[in-house]
Amino acid sequence: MTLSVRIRHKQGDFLLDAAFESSGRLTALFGPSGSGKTSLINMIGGLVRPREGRIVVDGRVLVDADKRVFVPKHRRRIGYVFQDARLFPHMTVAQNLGYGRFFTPAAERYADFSAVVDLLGIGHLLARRPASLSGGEKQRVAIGRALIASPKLILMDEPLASLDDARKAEIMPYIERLRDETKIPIVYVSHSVGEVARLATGVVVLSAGTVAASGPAADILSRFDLLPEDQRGEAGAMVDLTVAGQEEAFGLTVLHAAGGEWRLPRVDAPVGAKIRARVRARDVMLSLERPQGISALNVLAGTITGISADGGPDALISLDCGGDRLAARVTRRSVETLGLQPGRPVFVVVKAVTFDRGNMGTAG
Ligand SMILES: Nc1ncnc2c1ncn2[C@@H]1O[C@H](COP(=O)(O)OP(=O)(O)OP(=O)(O)O)[C@@H](O)[C@H]1O
Repeated sequence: MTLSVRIRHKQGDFLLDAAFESSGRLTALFGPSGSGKTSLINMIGGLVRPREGRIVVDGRVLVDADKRVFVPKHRRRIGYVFQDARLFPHMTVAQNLGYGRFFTPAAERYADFSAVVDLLGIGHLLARRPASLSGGEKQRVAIGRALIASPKLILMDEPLASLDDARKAEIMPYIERLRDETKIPIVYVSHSVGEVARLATGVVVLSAGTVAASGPAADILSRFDLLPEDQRGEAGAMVDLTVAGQEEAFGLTVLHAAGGEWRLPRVDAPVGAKIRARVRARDVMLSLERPQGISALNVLAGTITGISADGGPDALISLDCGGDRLAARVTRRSVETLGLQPGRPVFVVVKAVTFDRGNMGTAG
């Protein structure tokens, strides 16, 4: 999918002046409150008509203000999922799902009801009404309703924001399946680094109505300067790993990555499965020599590719470990005493126990 957006639109005192291209399967619009994420998604969805600009999805022009093109929202074939599920309370889950299909012309319906129900694991809920569903179940039904309408694009506006961590963890695998198993591109609004790291293939960072950066998720999330101050502890990298085997006796899984072998808390996946693990920079240590007699299970040889600091006591060290990009957060004092600098070979140490389920997903 290619999504191309160029918008200039004033609403009140706020100017949205944003341009980006994305070819990822799940593009995250990421930024602090008030940066313009919802405004942008509403323009892609056709809820707001931008004064100037152009929006093109897979070669299909949805908006071209110069040429006075503005495809009305019901013709865009876009599925919406909001923070609150917005299900119809008087309808059963099956009826809510069926409603999604109602507005799609018969010839354009490609979504198969039972395939969608299976994908989201909601078969046992079909006869229930929304009031009896948990927040996580409601959101899965809302995603199903959007999907059954056979959309060409799905817009998700903070779909997990109203759920607690346990419910978020329950839904994320379904969003991953949506991303990996259907061919429908997704634009996903979030201000959570954890969510974006787990789900996004591409990220557009919005700041006060403009695009501060856009690119592959791995590039964006390893940059300190792009993350909000209260989430800098979440800065890190994503490593693509392949399951190589289980160490049953220790509850560990052995995985292969470009830069070497990893051992992580048990991942329930067969040999050969692709896993994307988020490695937070604060969980990574550096050593000039290969550490001996150390409890951490993951030690990789790498080279420093960059160092950035934001004036605080820490520095963020970018690393290349045989093709895997990682990041380590260390004190500026350590940078000085160890003589860390770009080009310097180091050993990169990651404790297995710093990984939890929320940090591991399927490779996007
Ligand atoms: N109809 C409107 N008229 C005037 N100002 C508006 C209108 N809609 C949005 N705004 C302003 O535009 C700015 C961006 O709002 P928007 O909802 O797009 O941000 P956001 O990044 O989605 O924020 P949040 O994460 O809090 O939802 C805000 O300052 C908001 O007050």
